[in-house]
Amino acid sequence: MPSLTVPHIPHYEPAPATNEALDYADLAIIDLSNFVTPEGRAQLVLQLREAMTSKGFFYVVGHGYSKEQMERMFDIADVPFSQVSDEEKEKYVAQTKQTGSYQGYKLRQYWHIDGGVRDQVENYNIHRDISRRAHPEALRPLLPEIRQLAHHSHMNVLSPILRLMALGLELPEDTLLNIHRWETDSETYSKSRYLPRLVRYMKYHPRSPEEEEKTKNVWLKGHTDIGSISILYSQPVAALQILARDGTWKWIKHIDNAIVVNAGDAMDFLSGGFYRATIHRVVQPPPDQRQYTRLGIFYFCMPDDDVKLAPLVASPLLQRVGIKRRFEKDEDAPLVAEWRKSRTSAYGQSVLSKSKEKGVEEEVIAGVVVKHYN
Ligand SMILES: O=C(O)CCC(=O)C(=O)O
Ligand SMILES: [Fe+2]
Repeated sequence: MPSLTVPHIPHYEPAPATNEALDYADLAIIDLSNFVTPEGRAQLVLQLREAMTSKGFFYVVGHGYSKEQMERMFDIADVPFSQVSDEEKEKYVAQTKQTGSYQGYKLRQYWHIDGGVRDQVENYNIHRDISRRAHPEALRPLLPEIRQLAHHSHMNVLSPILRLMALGLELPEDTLLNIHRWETDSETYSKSRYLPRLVRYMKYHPRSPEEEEKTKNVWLKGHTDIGSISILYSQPVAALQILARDGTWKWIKHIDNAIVVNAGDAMDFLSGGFYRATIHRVVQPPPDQRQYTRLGIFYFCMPDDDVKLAPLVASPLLQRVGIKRRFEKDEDAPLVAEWRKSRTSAYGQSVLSKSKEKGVEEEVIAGVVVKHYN
């Protein structure tokens, strides 16, 4: 870091933990500090493979950030929402529908949830190359620290996970890493080439009783993430649920300084359905946390734009267990760029049609049926 003193910003006081007895998902805790030894790594490969094929979500600890660093990251995460005027926010709204890019703000009420009710969630998305776009004034002095968060997420969380997942498929360790580059060979080249990785700050605001009733307490409908790996810094307000294999929704429990990780559609496609994209949703928090805002920090990753989303057929493991193809012929599989643009611009905008499955709505994007679960 260039300077030893960091800019002063207001402290974001997180909500206290909930005392409600919720039906929590029992997820594996992957301790990345064990990654450094060969024995530790071999153990993690098996642990992660089991976690990914059973629950599809897991926790990461031992990633190298201290409690104080995490607190500072959450203070920074609140700045685009609490320290920027509505007028200035408007200037930095993402042109998602037009360009398929999320960069900038998604303001409240942009997505349709249900029964005419729109969302109460603000997002601010920053490309991992923070210099790609201008940012609101209050964020500018914080950009070195935001870049550091992206770099930490990429190098200390995403990279070891991708190594473990490739090993889990019995492929060379760097197979997945090579298609998730932090930088291309030269930074000049990468400027003209989009590497789809985003830091997202997300702030959910409490809703009115009418909004809760009309949407049956759903804040963000059940979905799978579109990318390969989603990294979510754990925060105390319970609201995230995953759809267990037995068809019930289980809550994600907060663990201090942990990271919650899951695979999305791109990983599902690449791994021939072996690392499944698990359906999850966000609902109204339990009564003792309802009056609080819910602030999230994410690092959303996709493979590089020129990667074809066809199964990694060289995997001996996939050859043994069988490959589930989402596209009939591998040559018909979309490139990441096509998949990303069509999924991103459509999200929350289209009128969905009812699926044959109960409680499911669907739409067709880039040749794939995309489902939305209520
Ligand atoms: O807010 C959360 O905990 C999850 C949000 C989410 O699933 C998403 O943004 O894709
Ligand atoms: Fe998600």
